[in-house]
Amino acid sequence: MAKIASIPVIDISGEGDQTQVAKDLVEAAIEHGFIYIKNLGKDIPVEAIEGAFEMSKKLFNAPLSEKRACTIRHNNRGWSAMQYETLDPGNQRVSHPLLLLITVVSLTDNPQTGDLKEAFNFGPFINSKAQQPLPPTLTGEDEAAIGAFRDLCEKLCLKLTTLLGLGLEVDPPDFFTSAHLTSPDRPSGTILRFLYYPPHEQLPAREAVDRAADVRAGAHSDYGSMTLLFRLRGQAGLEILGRDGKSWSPVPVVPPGTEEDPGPPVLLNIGDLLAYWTGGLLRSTVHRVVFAGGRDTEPRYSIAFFFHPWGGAELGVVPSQRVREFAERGDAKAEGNPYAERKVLTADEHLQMRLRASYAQLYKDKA
Ligand SMILES: O=C(O)CCC(=O)C(=O)O
Ligand SMILES: [Fe+2]
Repeated sequence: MAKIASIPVIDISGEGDQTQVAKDLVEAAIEHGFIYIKNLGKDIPVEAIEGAFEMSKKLFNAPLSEKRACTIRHNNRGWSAMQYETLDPGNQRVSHPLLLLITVVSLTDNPQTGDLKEAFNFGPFINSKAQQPLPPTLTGEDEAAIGAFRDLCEKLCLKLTTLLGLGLEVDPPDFFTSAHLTSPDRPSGTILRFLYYPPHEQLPAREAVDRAADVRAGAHSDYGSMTLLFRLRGQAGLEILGRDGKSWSPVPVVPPGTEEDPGPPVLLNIGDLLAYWTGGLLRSTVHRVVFAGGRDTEPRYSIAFFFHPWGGAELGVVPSQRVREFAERGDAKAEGNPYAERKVLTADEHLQMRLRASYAQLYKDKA
């Protein structure tokens, strides 16, 4: 059996001087790229998380026609149907020989098995109103609750960017935080995403699953600065790739020492943009969601909050002694760390590049 991931648990709920917490957070971000944020209900009340999961179940249970009317667009908002997204296009197998044949003949479909999941992406809300179509099954009250949850996630991420800036001694220390402040003329790619992974038995025959070969979400790193991930007790499946680039380790929902907490810790992971900003010092760790065993007979729900800076933010290396020393040692370049050497992109350019790679159908007309 694979060894479970040894990811540190960090409590950010304390008052007063946060210097030590900030340093611990940075060390964890360097070493693992994944960190459990002990959730004592202070930054995000446990009821708000439970409420968000209720909204998610309601949304995915809505009639197909309602979800279809909200199909994801180039603005990355809306509903992504089963297999519409393929997070690891280079490796996800062709699902069925017949499908391959049809694909080759028609030359239109995406030949890979897409992720065996549905997703719904929420962009910004203005005065508790989503700026995108939502399934009518969701009431105005539901909509406001989702918007409020998104705000809580954003606030927690701003706190985390501030701690990372402090821990890395970036000059000025609020560099990351300021890059994430948005306004109507400084929009960002930030997305709140509900995810639904149907149980094995409910997959349509065409998507007949080979549990050993197919994944619920393909191997990927996240596109933004950082991601918050909310999961439900008993719903395993997330795995992270080790530094060897080969071994996968499961990431428990409830790590040792948090069993008695009011809710599971919030899982934080570093995304591509913080890796670029630090020349690969902070780790944007590859992860995936697999069929984990006996429990796959139940649906799995998770909620991700992908935090992005405003679109024009440049991803050049930040002024920080720690980052400079890391770059001068040259280890990252020597190891082929993809974040250590590249031309400077903006956050928007990077996002567009990643979306094109994951949504073959959506972008096929715009190749
Ligand atoms: O559902 C999960 O546990 C992880 C999802 C994920 O990695 C993603 O959507 O980027
Ligand atoms: Fe992810």
